[in-house]
Amino acid sequence: MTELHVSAAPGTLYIVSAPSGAGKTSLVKALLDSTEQIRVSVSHTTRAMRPGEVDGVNYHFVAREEFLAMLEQDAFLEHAEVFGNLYGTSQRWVEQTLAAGLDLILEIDWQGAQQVRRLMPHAQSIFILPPSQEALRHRLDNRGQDSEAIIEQRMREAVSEMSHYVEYDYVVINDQFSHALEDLKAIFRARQLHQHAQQRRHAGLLECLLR
Ligand SMILES: Nc1ncnc2c1ncn2[C@@H]1O[C@H](COP(=O)(O)OP(=O)(O)OP(=O)(O)O)[C@@H](O)[C@H]1O
Ligand SMILES: Nc1nc2c(ncn2[C@@H]2O[C@H](COP(=O)(O)O)[C@@H](O)[C@H]2O)c(=O)[nH]1
Repeated sequence: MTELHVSAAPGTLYIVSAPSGAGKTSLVKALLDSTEQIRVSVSHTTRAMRPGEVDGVNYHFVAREEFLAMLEQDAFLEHAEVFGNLYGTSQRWVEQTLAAGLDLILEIDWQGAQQVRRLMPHAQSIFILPPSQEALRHRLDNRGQDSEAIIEQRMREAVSEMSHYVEYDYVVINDQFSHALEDLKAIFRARQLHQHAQQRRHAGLLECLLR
């Protein structure tokens, strides 16, 4: 983080949720490739590592006992059990990143989103929907990283997860990837412009226009 421009104003916290397989990780990765000032939180999880995943990059993979010990120590800003596994966001990482003036994305489920909204009401939340349940199923199949039983479980829970989209500030439909990415970029850009305008107002930088 030290090599980056560090602003005096705290960064904005974004929550991105979606049913498993809708494409949130792919979209967030593409968004991060296009900017330097946004970070994504690396959650702790008790889920087994998928082929190709790297500890500390995709997740901090921990045993259930370790996760529960961290929970006991209030290490998590939010946590939830999803598909039988525990997931949590490091409170310290969130505080440090925002304090450094960087924007931060939490890729978390609706339960975690509800907890974060209660604690940080200014967080901006985005729900990503697939164009159809059939498309969602295809994406989970084509990703080729989960067993048939796990895919079935994720599809069974997709509808109830998607019903929470109404709780979010923005909804993006990920049909054409490039269009969904443009929508996502527009949300971040609009928020950055809003923040810049506020900072300039507070610093009195726009007053000269009124003279
Ligand atoms: N618009 C799209 N059209 C077709 N395939 C897509 C699209 N967006 C993403 N995919 C593909 O769908 C699969 C699932 O995407 P991804 O892993 O990003 O989903 P996710 O929402 O992060 O799922 P999870 O919560 O399980 O990690 C990947 O193989 C990805 O390449
Ligand atoms: N509440 C939280 N949910 C999280 C977190 N990290 C990931 N997730 C959500 O879990 C499911 C499954 O993810 P997968 O990588 O195992 O496919 C998905 O909805 C994620 O958004 C977290 O820290 N807290």
